[in-house]
Formats: sequence, C-alpha cells, structure tokens
Amino acid sequence: MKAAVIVFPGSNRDRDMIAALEQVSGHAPAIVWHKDTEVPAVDLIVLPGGFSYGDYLRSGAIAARSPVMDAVRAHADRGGYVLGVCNGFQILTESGLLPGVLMRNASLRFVCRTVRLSVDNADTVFTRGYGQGQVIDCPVAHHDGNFFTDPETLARIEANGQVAFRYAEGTNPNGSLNDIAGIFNDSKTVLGLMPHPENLIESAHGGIDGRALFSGLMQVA
Ligand SMILES: NC(=O)CC[C@H](N)C(=O)O
Repeated sequence: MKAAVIVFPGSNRDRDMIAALEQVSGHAPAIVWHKDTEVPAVDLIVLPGGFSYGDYLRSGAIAARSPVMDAVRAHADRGGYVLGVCNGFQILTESGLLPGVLMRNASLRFVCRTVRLSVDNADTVFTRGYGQGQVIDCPVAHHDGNFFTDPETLARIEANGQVAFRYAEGTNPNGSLNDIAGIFNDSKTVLGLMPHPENLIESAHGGIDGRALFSGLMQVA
C-alpha cells in the first residue's frame, strides 16, 4: 500500500497521520503540498486534520479549492482510496467527494474528548480490521463536526451502507444526524470521519483502537 498525505496551510494532524501510516505499514508516505498539481502514483490519498486556512469561510471550504484537489478528485474517480480525518472530512464534503455538510457543533463549543464509536459497516477496505458492530474508543477535537444532510440523501446513505462509524452509548459530541461519525462514498472507496484513529495507534497513546483501520487498509498491495 502506497500512501500520500496532503498538507494544507493550517494542517496540524499531518505529522500524526504520517507517523501512523509509517508505523503500521513500515513505509513512509509521500508528502504533498496543497499547491502541487500532481500526486505520485499511490493507492491511498489522506487529507489530515487541522485548521486549513484558519477555518475561514467554512471549515474545509478554501482547501477544497486548492490546486491539488483536481488530482485528488481524479484519483477518486479512478477508484483510488481517499481517507479524510476531521478537517479532511470537512474538505471531502466541501469538495463534493462525500455527501452532506459538517455544521457547527450543536453545543457551539469546541469539543476535545474520547468518544465511543460503533462500526456500522465492517465490509469495506477501511473497516475490515474491525468486527461488524464493534465498539471502539476514539478521540475527537473539533468545532464543526455536526453532520447534516437532506432527508433523501440521509435515507440513501443509510440504505446503501455508507455509514462507516456512529457515535455510540450516548457519546455524540456534536449533534450529528443519526449519530453519524463517518461516511463512505457510494462505492466505499472514499471515507471521511470526524474522530482521529491516527491518535490511538500505540499503547503510549492510551489505547490502540485506531490501529485496525490502518492495518486493514494496508492489506491492499
Ligand atoms: N482536528 C481538526 O481537524 C479540527 C477540524 C476543524 N478545524 C474543526 O475544528 O471543526
């Protein structure tokens, strides 16, 4: 599995993501600046967390229009894997690669804590390291994580197995519709999620529940 991590001005989880990918796969990912117009030939492109462009306008809105995003879209159109975490998820919705929007948290507060997630669809490349319905710990740190969409799109996402993770056990930190924490595109090759699995990779992090996402992904040649 070859991976590339895109870095935007204001990304701050890029180093954590690079470390997680390297630790689980044994290979350092390519690092691509958002102004580049080409991404090396890789299996997986990752949009990391952070505050791209200071979250001005809307979180992820300006990054979604960065020069590199045409190459990310072309990769996704070819069926290449794309993972967006937190600000990366926001960039994926803002660029139309995933449906819905991420609104301000219902509390109007920045939330930084560990939540519980249930794995809603374990039959994908991203989630096959988990059991169906498995409940895991995962940290969140965001102010715009409140997933929202129109009723027709929500029904389609639900019917098509596009919900990857749901906040479990009353831990929804932001008011997301149907407790949605992460979704896939229609073909399950693009995943966006608000929690940070890259921050639960080794026991020094306080747990390793995020590791199976990366080890499952790395099974791709
Ligand atoms: N940790 C992050 O990626 C933060 C995401 C985003 N800037 C927010 O606060 O909503």
